[in-house]
Amino acid sequence: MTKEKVLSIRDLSIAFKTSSGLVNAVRGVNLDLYKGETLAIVGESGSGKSVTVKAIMGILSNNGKIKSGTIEYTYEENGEKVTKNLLDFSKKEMRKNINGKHIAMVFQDPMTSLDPTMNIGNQIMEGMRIHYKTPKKEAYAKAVELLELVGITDAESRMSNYPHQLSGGMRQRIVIAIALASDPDVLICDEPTTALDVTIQAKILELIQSIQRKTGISVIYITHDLGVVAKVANDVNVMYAGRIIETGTVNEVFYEPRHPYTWGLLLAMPDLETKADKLESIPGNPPNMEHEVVGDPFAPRNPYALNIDLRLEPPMFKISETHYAATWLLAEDAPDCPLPKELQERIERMKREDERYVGTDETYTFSEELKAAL
Ligand SMILES: Nc1ncnc2c1ncn2[C@@H]1O[C@H](COP(=O)(O)OP(=O)(O)OP(=O)(O)O)[C@@H](O)[C@H]1O
Repeated sequence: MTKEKVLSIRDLSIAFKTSSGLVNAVRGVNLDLYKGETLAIVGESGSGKSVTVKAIMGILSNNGKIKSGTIEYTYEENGEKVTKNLLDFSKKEMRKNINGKHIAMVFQDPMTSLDPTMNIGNQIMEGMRIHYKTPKKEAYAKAVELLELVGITDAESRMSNYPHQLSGGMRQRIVIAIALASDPDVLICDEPTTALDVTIQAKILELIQSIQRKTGISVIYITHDLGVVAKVANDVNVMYAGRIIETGTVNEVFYEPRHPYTWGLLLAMPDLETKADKLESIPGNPPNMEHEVVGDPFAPRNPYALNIDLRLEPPMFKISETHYAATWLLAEDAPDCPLPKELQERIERMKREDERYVGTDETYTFSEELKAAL
């Protein structure tokens, strides 16, 4: 079956003008999102994840400038399938025709995206009324349905609640319901789970996945936690210093990682046998993007760096049709560099754990509570 491409980003570069110079936040990013699939963008703080998706939404701050690239989006307009470069739209056109309606975003902190002065029902209905002029009665019924879809019990009585009357987990569900209200075909989740505790995180992820199965929506997940990605993504893109430095299917990135930065992220991920206090985050800090990049920006933190890394930034080396990584370790004449032993053991553990999932509900098992809610 051929996959249907929904979003295709090519050579996207974005810089910000600041009082101390130009910040090259995104450098030559390529991404493809397919219908019904989930694409993850993973990387430490400041790697350019949010700036990339803000460019998709047309909400870059005014000091931001697109230096190069295209963001082609394929969608239905007046019953016809069209492909347009979103970067050709003005901010106003994006707000009117694309944002919320076709591409919706769920932000990190539910409190900042909810209006404390408006009740939940009106907040969910607002998008339907603005984008589709849905009659009030119909919008109301759909809002109740959406509340049920996101697992809010007693949906009808919740419609008149205000955000402060709800728990953190419920607020996050409301934000998702608002995002889904206008039937978008792309949902962007910018670390939707960080403000929540681990059990709620798992539930929200289950929820988005189940909605995805029902609606065929495509999802972009932004996170610094590779663990989150394992359960939900089809494709994983690892970002560092404004560039995608490894991309592949979830199995390729988890079981055959080739970039030492991805190795570091995998080792920093808690698993059943690694106690959280024993986890090591990658030593050092990401580079200051105000400085011009010379060589591989990861080199100063990379114990496997080669001499060439100090001079030349590596290109993307092809590993398979779907798997690429930007590290000189993949060059033909590079010295052999096997996976660190600790990581190898961890990958073996992950594979064994994964086998236990075979035969269960696709990739993830639903909690009883969620099953009851759906
Ligand atoms: N308006 C702005 N002005 C100047 N620099 C900016 C602006 N917005 C973002 N940046 C810079 O762009 C780079 C990428 O930021 P971005 O927010 O995309 O990172 P991120 O990977 O999403 O991090 P986080 O996980 O913390 O959200 C950072 O160096 C950041 O300081």
